[in-house]
Order: sequence, then structure tokens, then C-alpha cells
Amino acid sequence: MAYELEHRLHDLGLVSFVLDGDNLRHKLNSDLGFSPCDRTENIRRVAEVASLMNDAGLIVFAALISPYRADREMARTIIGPSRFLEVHVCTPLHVCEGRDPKGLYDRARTGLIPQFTGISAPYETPLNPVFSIDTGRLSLEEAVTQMLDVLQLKAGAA
Ligand SMILES: Nc1ncnc2c1ncn2[C@@H]1O[C@H](COP(=O)(O)OS(=O)(=O)O)[C@@H](OP(=O)(O)O)[C@H]1O
Ligand SMILES: Nc1ncnc2c1ncn2[C@@H]1O[C@H](COP(=O)(O)OP(=O)(O)O)[C@@H](O)[C@H]1O
Repeated sequence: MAYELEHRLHDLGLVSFVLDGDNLRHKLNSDLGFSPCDRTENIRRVAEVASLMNDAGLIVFAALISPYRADREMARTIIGPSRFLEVHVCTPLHVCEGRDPKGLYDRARTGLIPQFTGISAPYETPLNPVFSIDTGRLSLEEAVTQMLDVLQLKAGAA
């Protein structure tokens, strides 16, 4: 969804960038694991990078699990409340597990991956997201169109 949003904004003449947690963990955050402390540090670094990119004029999509409310609030503080929008991807666990494109849920269920979000580590549901998207109910096209509508509303209000 984040990459599709990036393409759609590009078509509108707007520059954006996806910070993908999974990708960043191969380089910038390759020293971090999935303990609560390491997730906090992961999110702190990504929020600082996003803030720099914002200063350079880019819209940033931070595609991270970010399962703890306190970490998301830290990101909001780093980025600034007027720039930060929290989108909750609320696709039910059974739908994610049914897809399992990388076989991670399967490995987490058999105990091969510890501290796996949704299985053996918590996900704290956002209390007041600007938008929630259940990708089990919406197509990619519908989800991205709805998110663009929200972004345009917010941009108009800013
Ligand atoms: N234990 C555990 N828990 C959750 N996720 C795990 C774990 N181990 C590996 N992965 C893979 O790491 C990707 C999520 O990284 P994030 O940086 O977004 O996580 S977090 O925000 O720090 O919680 C996530 O990538 P995506 O598959 O792209 O979502 C997982 O594939
Ligand atoms: N809006 C959507 N509608 C339907 N399926 C989706 C949607 N977004 C993602 N998916 C599917 O969910 C799975 C995980 O998507 P992915 O983008 O790899 O998520 P993540 O990087 O957050 O793990 C893939 O099989 C993908 O095709």
C-alpha cells in the first residue's frame, strides 16, 4: 500500500518516500532485533530519518509494525504532531496468517521465530488513528484511494 501511494503521489507531482521497516532492518537497523527495547530504537531511528526527509520537503510513509503505543507517541513527538498521521492497518490476524507470503507466521507458530507480533509478542491497537484500513475487506486500489482522500483532507486543513 505504501509503495502504491508513493506511485500515486508521484503521478500527482508530489515527492514521497517509503521507509519500509523490513528493508531498513537489513542496513541502517541491522544491529537490532525484536525485543521491546530494540523495537523502540528501531522506531526512534526511523522517526528521525522521516523528520529529516520531511524537512527536505518529502512526504514519508513509514511502513513499520510499531506495535507499542509509547513508541508511536515517541515518533509523533520526533516528527511533530502537525506532520504525523497514524494509520492503523487493522487486517485481522487470521487474514494475515492465511496470506503468510514469507512463511513467517508458520515459523512463528512452530516456535522458530520468537517474539513474533500477533503470535508471541503484543500489538497495542491505536486508540485514535486518523484512519483504519482492513485489507481483508478493501482491495489495494480501494485502500490507497481512501488513504489519498484522507491525506488530501489533512493537507487542506493544515
Ligand atoms: N519477531 C518478529 N516480529 C515481527 N516482525 C518480524 C519478526 N522477525 C522478523 N520480522 C520481520 O520484520 C518486519 C517488521 O519490522 P519492523 O521494523 O516493522 O518492526 S517494529 O516496528 O520494530 O516492530 C516484518 O516485515 P514485513 O513482513 O515486511 O512486515 C517481518 O517480516
Ligand atoms: N490492500 C490490500 N489488499 C489485499 N491484499 C493486500 C493488501 N495489502 C497487502 N496485501 C497482501 O498482504 C500480503 C502482505 O503484504 P506486504 O505488503 O508484504 O505487507 P508487509 O510488508 O506489511 O508484511 C501480501 O500477500 C499482499 O499481497
